[in-house]
Amino acid sequence: MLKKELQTAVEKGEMLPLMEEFYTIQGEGYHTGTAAYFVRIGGCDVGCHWCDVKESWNAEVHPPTAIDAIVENAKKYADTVVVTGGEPLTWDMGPLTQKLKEKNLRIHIETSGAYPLSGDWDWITLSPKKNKLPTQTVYDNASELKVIIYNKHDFIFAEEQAEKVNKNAILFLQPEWSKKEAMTPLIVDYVMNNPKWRVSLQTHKYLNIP
Ligand SMILES: C[S@@+](CC[C@H](N)C(=O)[O-])C[C@H]1O[C@@H](n2cnc3c(N)ncnc32)[C@H](O)[C@@H]1O
Ligand SMILES: Nc1nc2[nH]cc(C(=O)O)c2c(=O)[nH]1
Ligand code: SF4
Ligand SMILES: [Mg+2]
Repeated sequence: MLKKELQTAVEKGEMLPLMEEFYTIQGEGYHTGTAAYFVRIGGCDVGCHWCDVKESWNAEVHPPTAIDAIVENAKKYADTVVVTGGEPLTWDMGPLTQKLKEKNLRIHIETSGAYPLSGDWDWITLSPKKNKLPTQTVYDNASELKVIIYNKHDFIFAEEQAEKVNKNAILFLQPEWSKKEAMTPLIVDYVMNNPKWRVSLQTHKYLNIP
């Protein structure tokens, strides 16, 4: 395909800059411990300094991939697909989610919510970031809110975000990986004092799996 045709297909969400796909165990949040096929889409301009996949940020280095190819791979594995990134809502997720639904797959998204919601999802994990706050559509539709705790101020940010998200969203606090020794005990105390919150850990990192 010509460069311009590829660009148009990506703009329509018919091709996506694919960084990697892998079958693993969901490590975080409500669905921790369950098998899922992960699809990591490149491109993110949110710029979290502690991001654990900075290689995903530049969409240019991740080849535009036809969504049919992504769907064909995904359906060979579990019945659940987790779309992550990068920031997947950078792109139009409508066509990909429609094709995954046609194969009767359950579809989850991991998002910062920095862009308006596109696509039709069975589960939306919202992990809001201070540098680029979520759009209203994502607050309104999030299934869980997962706030990363890097320092003490992040507990205040977490409460502010809990005020904005819909009332059915399940609330999680997750330690930032490099600060986990200092922050995990604070999270444990916080959850015991404020039991509307739950603890989420990056369990895949303890299990040494992707
Ligand atoms: C890499 S992001 C990709 C999806 C989307 N851009 C987002 O931030 O939600 C996937 C999840 O990992 C979390 N995460 C990224 N780096 C982390 C770190 N160093 N420690 C803990 N969680 C981290 C994010 O907050 C998000 O919940
Ligand atoms: N096992 C595993 N679980 C995850 N949950 C969210 C992840 C992500 O990077 O979006 C992730 C990931 O990268 N691996
Ligand atoms: S929004 Fe997600 S992918 Fe983007 S920098 Fe932050 S953690 Fe990384
Ligand atoms: Mg990850």
